[in-house]
This record gives sequence, structure tokens and C-alpha cells, in this order.
Amino acid sequence: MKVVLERYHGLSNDYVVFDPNKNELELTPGNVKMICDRNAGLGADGVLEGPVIKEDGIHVKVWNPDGSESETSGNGVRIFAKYLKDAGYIQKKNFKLYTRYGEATVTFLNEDGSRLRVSMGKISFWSDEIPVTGEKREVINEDMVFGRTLYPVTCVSVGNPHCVIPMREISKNIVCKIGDYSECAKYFPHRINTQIMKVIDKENIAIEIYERGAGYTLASGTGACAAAAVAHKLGMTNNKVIVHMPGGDLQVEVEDDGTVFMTGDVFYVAKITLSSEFTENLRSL
Ligand SMILES: N[C@H](CCC[C@H](N)C(=O)O)C(=O)O
Repeated sequence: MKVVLERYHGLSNDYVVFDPNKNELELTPGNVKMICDRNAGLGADGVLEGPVIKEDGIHVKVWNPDGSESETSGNGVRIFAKYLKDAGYIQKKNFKLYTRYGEATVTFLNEDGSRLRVSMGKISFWSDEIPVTGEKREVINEDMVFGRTLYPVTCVSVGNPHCVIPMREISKNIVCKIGDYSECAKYFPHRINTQIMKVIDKENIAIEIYERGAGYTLASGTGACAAAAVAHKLGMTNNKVIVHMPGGDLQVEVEDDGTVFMTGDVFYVAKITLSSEFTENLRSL
């Protein structure tokens, strides 16, 4: 059994594309973890499984490296859209792509599809839609304890759940220390993606990211959308900002109705054929 994967990254948030139309292997949480393992496998921040063509259109499944499934992924949607173009599934400039959360609208901004603008749908601050425990409310600037420290936390759904903590100074160490506690904290029935955010000015923010099911990553599309939405909601920025991340920048716009758009690049790295030994290993997981 031959397994071929396509490696891409979006601002160094790296994914492998598994096309079930070209591979017999059945993906499971166990073999996704092995594929994403940075020592014993290929290493990746996730696996994008698709295209699955349904009546309503093209679907993609987003796997985290811990074997869990995410409702959506911002860098993942941009990467997968470029794969669809590279593999000849899509020729149009605009099209809709479906994740478990719902519909993302994609527009290619250049010939090779490496620069894209994507509508990720509508964000929500409502606790029952994120979800966050407690009575139904918008989760804005609430005191939450992660570890033994109290933080002012705003939570938002971008289809997947996020918490955002504004800070004067941000770093990898700080977000990993918080993320170790916040990811599985009692407030979050579906766990949570964590972003700490420094507001630079009305049009620029910087974030550090600790992803649900992945840990520290160099960029996150939905994380950037979440942070931009929170900064605007708290009156700290305009509705259109550049989100600066260690892996690169995304432009994010939050419309009045809550629809969020992100614009940024993706990069095709390699086609990878797995060895027969590694493939046999995967089949048993
Ligand atoms: N780990 C995330 C999904 C990927 C998010 C990030 N890579 C992005 O680009 O949006 C979650 O479980 O919600």
C-alpha cells in the first residue's frame, strides 16, 4: 500500500494533506499522531484530510497532532485551498470550502494560489457557542485562574474555541506556561486555544499561540481572527488589523455582523511518499 502526502505551511504553521482519493489508508487518531510526530514521523501541526466531495460541495477534515479533530483551521483552510488548485480540483478564483464548523469562502489573490483571502464565517462571544461553562453570557474580560494566576480573559468562537489574554509583554515562555493550564481548564468543555496578545497600535497586534491539541505553534489563522475580534470588541483597535505572529503576519478584518476575513500566504513544501515499513506501522494504529 503506497501512501503519498503533500506538505504545506501557512506562516510556518505546517500541515500535511492526506487525499483519500489517492490513498487507501484509513486515517485514525492513532496514525494521525504518528504522522505528526516530529521525531518518529513526518512532524506536522496537523493533517488535512480531503477533498471529500458531498452534495453541498468540497469538505476537508482537520486533524490535530494529538489525534483530535478540530471544527476548523484558518491556516488549514488556506493551505487546503491551494492544494485543491495545485491538484487540479479547482480552477475558479472564488469557491466555498466546508469544514466541520461550516462554510469558508476562498478567493485566490494570485496566479499560483499562494496568497488567499478567506471568510471564516461569523465569530461569537456567547458562552454557549464557544463553549464556556456558566450562565449564558458574552465572555468578555472575565477573571479566570490558570495555574495559580488570575488573568483577564475574553473568549470567542471562530468555529473553534479560543481565549485571548491582553498583555503588555508576550513571549513563547509566557503562553506555554499559561497554555499548560488553560487548554484543559474546567471552564472549557471542549478544551481551548489560547492566545496572549500585545496591542501595538490601532492597526497592529502581536500574539503568541498555544493551540488546543497541538501546543505552541508559530502561527494560527483562527487564533489571529480570535485575537483581532477581541482587540476590536475591547475597543483597543480598528476592525482591520495586521496580526503579527512569530511565523509571519495575517491581515484580519472583522465586519459589523461578526463575519471575519483573513488574508495571507501559504507555501507548498514537498510531496512525500511514506516507506512501506512506516505505512505498515500506520495500518496497525
Ligand atoms: N488546533 C486548533 C485547530 C487549528 C488552528 C490553527 N492551526 C489555525 O490555523 O487556525 C483547534 O483544535 O481548534
